[in-house]
Amino acid sequence: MSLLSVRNLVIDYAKTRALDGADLEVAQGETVGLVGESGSGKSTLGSAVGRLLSRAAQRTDGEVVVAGEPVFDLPPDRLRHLRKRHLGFVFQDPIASLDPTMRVGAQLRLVLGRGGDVGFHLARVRLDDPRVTRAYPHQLSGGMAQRVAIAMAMATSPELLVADEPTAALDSQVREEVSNMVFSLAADAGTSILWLSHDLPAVARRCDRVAVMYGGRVVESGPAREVLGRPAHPYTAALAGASPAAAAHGARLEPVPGRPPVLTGPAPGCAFAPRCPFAVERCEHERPEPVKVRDQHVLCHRAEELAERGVHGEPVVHPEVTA
Ligand SMILES: Nc1ncnc2c1ncn2[C@@H]1O[C@H](COP(=O)(O)OP(=O)(O)OP(=O)(O)O)[C@@H](O)[C@H]1O
Ligand code: NI
Repeated sequence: MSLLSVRNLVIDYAKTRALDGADLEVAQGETVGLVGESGSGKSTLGSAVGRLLSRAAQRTDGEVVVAGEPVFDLPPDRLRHLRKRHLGFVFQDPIASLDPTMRVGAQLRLVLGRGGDVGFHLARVRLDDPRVTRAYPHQLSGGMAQRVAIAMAMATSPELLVADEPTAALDSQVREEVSNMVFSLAADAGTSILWLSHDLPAVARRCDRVAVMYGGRVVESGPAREVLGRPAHPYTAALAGASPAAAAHGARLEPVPGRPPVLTGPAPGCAFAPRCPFAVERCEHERPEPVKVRDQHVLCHRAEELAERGVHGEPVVHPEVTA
């Protein structure tokens, strides 16, 4: 059974439809990268896991189940318990996620309870200087503040950590260090990770699986290396082609032409159709249902056909032929 199950989730912010029937599964102990262009719905999906959406958001349809609990139908005490014991969150801006009026040590103590060892948890994120314990959040660098936020999120060894671009605001050297820290703490605790990111090469390197979002839906998911190395959805192919790592390996740097949609209601067909080089008439007015291509789940009417000839149009060489 999945630790996290998101099924046909539809979230509206007044007139904007942020999620348009998103499906996502995260298994126990698994690390899943959630990628997609800005506005594709990553943060909305990540926040929905803990029902941490802004007040403007409304769940129009679908459900989120964490460890068997239907998140949107829980009474307040059960929801609090779920957030406190089973879930951890880290966000892009660590200073904003900490309480500006409380010293770091006091905040961590609040999470840990009476018996908790503040020093131990700070040492785990390599903040062993006692001055850090006494500091207020604004006295810390961005990297240090993010490590405090990580220590707090991981202090209860949650089953699932949702990380919404926690390294995006840090400089590149600190970024690597902080990412390493999150993945190794989670591996030690058996914590699953849902890692929201724009950084495809980093996701390919670190995550077991990847889910690609477009227009408020997960349009492709599966083993990270396979999805990004041999995409089955034309959007994934375009995105992977546009990533610098692909360029470094000799592929053409191909940004996706056109703009992503801003939906105001259900997309009548495939939201990617207007930008898709493979779109046929059906794609405009019929919503794609998930199909399985190899180990990948794909929302594309032509996925099976394209799998035969390759999304880029070149013939696919079958492994048994090359072996
Ligand atoms: N609080 C809000 N009020 C109104 N609209 C919102 C709100 N939050 C998000 N949206 C809209 O919902 C859609 C999905 O946004 P979301 O932040 O989930 O995307 P994202 O993939 O996380 O983007 P980014 O990569 O820029 O963080 C966008 O059209 C966005 O403008
Ligand atoms: Ni976001």
